[in-house]
Amino acid sequence: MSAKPIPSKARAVIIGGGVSGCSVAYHLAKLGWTDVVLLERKQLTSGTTWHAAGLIGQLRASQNMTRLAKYSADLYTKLEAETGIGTGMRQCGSMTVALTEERREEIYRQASLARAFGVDVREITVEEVKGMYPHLNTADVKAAVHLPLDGQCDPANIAMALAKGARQNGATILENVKVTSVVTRDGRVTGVTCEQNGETFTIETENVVNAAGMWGRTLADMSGVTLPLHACEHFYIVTEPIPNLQRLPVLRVPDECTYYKEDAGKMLIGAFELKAKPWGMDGIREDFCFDQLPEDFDHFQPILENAINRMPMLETAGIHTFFNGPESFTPDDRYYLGEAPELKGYWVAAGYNSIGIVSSGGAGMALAQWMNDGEPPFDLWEVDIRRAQPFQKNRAYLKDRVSETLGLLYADHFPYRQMATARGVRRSPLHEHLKARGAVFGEVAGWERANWFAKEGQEQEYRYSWKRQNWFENQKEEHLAVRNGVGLFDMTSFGKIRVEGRDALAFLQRLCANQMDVAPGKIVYTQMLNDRGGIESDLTVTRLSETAFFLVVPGATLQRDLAWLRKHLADEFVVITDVTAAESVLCVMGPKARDLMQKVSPNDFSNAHHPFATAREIEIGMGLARAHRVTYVGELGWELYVSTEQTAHVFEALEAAGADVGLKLCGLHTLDSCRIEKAFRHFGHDITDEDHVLEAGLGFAVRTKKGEFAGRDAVLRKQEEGLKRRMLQFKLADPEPLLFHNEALVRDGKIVSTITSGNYGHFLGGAIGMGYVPCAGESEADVLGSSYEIEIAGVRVKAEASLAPMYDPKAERVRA
Ligand SMILES: NCCCC(=O)O
Repeated sequence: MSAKPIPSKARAVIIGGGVSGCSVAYHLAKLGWTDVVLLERKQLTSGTTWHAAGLIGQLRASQNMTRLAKYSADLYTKLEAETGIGTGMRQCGSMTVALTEERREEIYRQASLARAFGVDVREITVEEVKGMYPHLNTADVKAAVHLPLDGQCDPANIAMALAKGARQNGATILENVKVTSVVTRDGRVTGVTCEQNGETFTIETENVVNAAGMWGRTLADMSGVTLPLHACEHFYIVTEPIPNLQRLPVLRVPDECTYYKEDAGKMLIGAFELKAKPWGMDGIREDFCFDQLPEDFDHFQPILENAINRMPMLETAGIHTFFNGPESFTPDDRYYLGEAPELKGYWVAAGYNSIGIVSSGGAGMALAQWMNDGEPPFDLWEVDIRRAQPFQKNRAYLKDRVSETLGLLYADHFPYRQMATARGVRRSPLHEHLKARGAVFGEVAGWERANWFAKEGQEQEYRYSWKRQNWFENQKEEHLAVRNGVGLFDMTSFGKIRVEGRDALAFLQRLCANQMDVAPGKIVYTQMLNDRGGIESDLTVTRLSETAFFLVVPGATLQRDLAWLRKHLADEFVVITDVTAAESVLCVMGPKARDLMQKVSPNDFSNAHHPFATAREIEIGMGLARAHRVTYVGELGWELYVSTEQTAHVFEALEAAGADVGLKLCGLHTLDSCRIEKAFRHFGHDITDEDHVLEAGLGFAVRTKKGEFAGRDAVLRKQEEGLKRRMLQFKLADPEPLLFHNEALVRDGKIVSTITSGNYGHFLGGAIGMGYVPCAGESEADVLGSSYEIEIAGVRVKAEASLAPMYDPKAERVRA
């Protein structure tokens, strides 16, 4: 293959010949991109793919990740017939056992989720476990689930079959060709330079795909692209053949960090230990090819001891292979897909966190469609490269973080679980103030944010559980303070963007669905839509002057929102600036917010002088702020935008004055519970690029009469066709169970979807959530006339449903 000439031009150049690159090549070729070139520095599969375990577990954390995994399983089943290469694909099923009560809750919740996603699953008894896995010590097994359609495969052959399928459809696959640079001009990819046998070549192309696995970060860095991933050592052993070993399903014992795979009469036992060993900090050897890393028996021994206890026959089985090989891990344990925000035409498919085989089939399909159509085939935000923060490519950060993320694959996935490593990189100027007042922090996009406040004498840390956690009562007090008095939130992590210039208004009118031509000082809640009417961004826009607008977006979506704005900038006089670091945000929320503001400021906060949805510059303490009268908790309140150097002063002024009105410091958990009571949507949970703005119930923020804007046609079409699904708010009848999100939503006895957001409504008195209900051709009365239940860990709980917010449906409190 390597003797083939290197083409001078291609529609896409894929860098990396592992299963990821081969899958992208296969799917692009299938879409008719016949002049695709894949370049592999050594031999196909020689990085990570060749030593992957090849487990095909179809249930993933979300509907669309499951959709991609199911696609992979289907594809791998068919590949052999298409290409003649045996893929070793075997539908042996899989079983997960729980050794603790917490894990039982987790796997039963997962089983409910699997049912909602259409994955075949069954909770099985310990006797059934024993029946399927006679060698297993089940003495301490508390519960188990079985997924009969899961499987296993031969990873290297899957990659080879994909490569052959790609070639059959016109792609060129070249080995022993090393990419030396990606050529760019005016912010877009124009080519690739590479070396073969000491000679340099250039391939002209407008699309590059970084599928370089553990080389991906360094390769991306060469082009100024952020791709935060790092290799870790992954260990497994393979036994000698075990006489009379029957065919077995894949087994996962997450409480012992292990998986078991039977293959050709031997057992493979792999580990996702809690503290992993990052590898390759100083780069990867130039001649690395099918390399293994040195054994570390001391590291693996505790795993092996547990495995022998779990499966006593291993004691005498004899170890044939002690394997250690590098795999790529990312800071949040999710892979990367999509176009890098820094460079047009630079695509990525990398960072698979040890689930590369099951993911790559679907991910390759999704990326190929994304490249072909200019938009993803469905919501892929959780793996979108635009979620990566520029600082995350820092190697010290990555090294610390990936030592944790490897183990997270099998760790307890408790709700609200926070990362324990690599913390504190982005902090509000109030961080130490809040910490001293009991704040317990969580992390989003690198930002430390106060999630809840411990009381004097209470431990200032999380105790995780599937039931009420140790902060439940703290949240209740904060929540009720916001409803009945006044609370203060530090929301400095908001992303802040200035859009300025002669054409700023026209630009935003074109991108936003609401009316942007408002008087200076007005604040508008709006969405940016794609051509399908799906929500690309959810934001508020404040008009600061004739030519300057101030956009506020969630901290987690800032890079995505900046990328969306920049991508749609035509030949216009507009400057887009990320000003997140310039201002802190203090939110004063609750019926007594006006009393508090009046104590710290001489300005007039009455409705007449400062009505809802307006911004005013105010004096506060001895400083200045811009007070935005908006709310994400459904109360009277102001978001105070304060320059960073005055933040501590303003906080101290508010705190001192707040003593008289019972001001309470509140955390993000309370922000969330209050906003769900008010049925305010959250991007990434309730609204995504796949959710039509009208079906999401946000038609009130769309102005079709203002003229053309992105997504307008899709809105008009939907108005004519009618809604196919609607977002409803739910409250459990029983005040005891909890909702987090992803619970199965049951309508008239049938699972129809999942809960998109959940929390506890401390004012309403029960767990609350939101979710979409299919409703094509139905009236509101039909939708509300149904009976609803929510399935939590296999148990169905009655739920009240509402189209209007259950809390303050007429928004009287907001405008009080
Ligand atoms: N590479 C191992 C995959 C582990 C799992 O699917 O559970």
